[in-house]
Amino acid sequence: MAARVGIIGASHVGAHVADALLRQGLVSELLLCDKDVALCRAQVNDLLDAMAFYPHAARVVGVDARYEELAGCDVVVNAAGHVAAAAESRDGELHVTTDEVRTFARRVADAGFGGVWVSVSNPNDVVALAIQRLTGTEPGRVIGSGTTLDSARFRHALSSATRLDPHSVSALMLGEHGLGEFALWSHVSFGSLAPAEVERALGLELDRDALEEEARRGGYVTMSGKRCTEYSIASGTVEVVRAVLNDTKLLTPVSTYMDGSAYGVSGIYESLPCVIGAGGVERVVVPEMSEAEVAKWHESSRRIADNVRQVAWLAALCEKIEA
Ligand SMILES: NC(=O)c1ccc[n+]([C@@H]2O[C@H](COP(=O)([O-])OP(=O)(O)OC[C@H]3O[C@@H](n4cnc5c(N)ncnc54)[C@H](O)[C@@H]3O)[C@@H](O)[C@H]2O)c1
Repeated sequence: MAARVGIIGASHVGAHVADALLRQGLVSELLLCDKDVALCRAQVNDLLDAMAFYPHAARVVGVDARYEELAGCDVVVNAAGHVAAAAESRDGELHVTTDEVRTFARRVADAGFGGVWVSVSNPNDVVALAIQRLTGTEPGRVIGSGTTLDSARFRHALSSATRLDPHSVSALMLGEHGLGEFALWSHVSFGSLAPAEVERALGLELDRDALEEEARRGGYVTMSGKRCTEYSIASGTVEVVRAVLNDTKLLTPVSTYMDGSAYGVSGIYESLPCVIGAGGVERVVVPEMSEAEVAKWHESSRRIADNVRQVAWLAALCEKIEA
């Protein structure tokens, strides 16, 4: 195990990703990068103080804003942003996070980075697209964390409603990582059983619209109390990073480049179930959606495309967008 991971943005999300990677013993070297040099150094020191409690000792280095030093990493996680601007909506960070990406993406790529980007910053689909367009990286090697987390939130909502272990709930949120996301109710199952069977057995009726909304708004519930989200997103991100480092072929929804095969959408990033391995997104699985779900998918795609068009320099770098 000699995995090197770089993290850009060492605040709530970046630091929790770092901690989760070390706690799971997934890395031998971790490079933390933040333009707030004092914060970067403080996070490095705190993690090194914790090293005796992690399963393996790892090298943790602060590289401040020397982005070129990330070139030798297997994975670079982008958690750079300004979360306060996303308090009302993830779109609040649209110009901030895309501008920040311009300060480092090419520098990392030009220094020879040949690994996989996992981008967490919001609006997630737009930022992942920006990294891909700026660096010219093969699209599968730029992954947006997308609706991995929202799907976990949906499982949380379904688990609370049924009192079943979230591990027995299989449920996906797809589309935009934002208010356009939607629940793929046609594919929800509980231990391989259909919702109707579980409703009958447990003597309850699931309020489908309310549960979908709970998953969609879950992030804002957390944000309203602590002004950030960190444990859940770090857990979801590390699941994706682990799939890349260990080539696990994890099937989970992430934001990936649309090439027209998903109901005609192309030229943007959006979340669908993907197989993730050493090559990043190695396969996209387009689910058979109901008519209503396809309509939500297109609505979601239009929202992402509208955001992309608001960032003029990014729109100019894009191929034709069909949404
Ligand atoms: N995808 C998701 O599900 C999800 C969940 C939670 C947070 N987020 C997003 O992740 C990002 C980080 O969240 P946070 O709570 O840690 O935010 P934060 O505002 O607390 O921290 C962002 C950090 O990024 C640093 N930064 C900004 N631009 C930089 C640059 N060019 N180079 C180096 N460092 C830079 C800042 O100095 C700051 O320390 C935000 O965009 C947030 O919206 C996404």
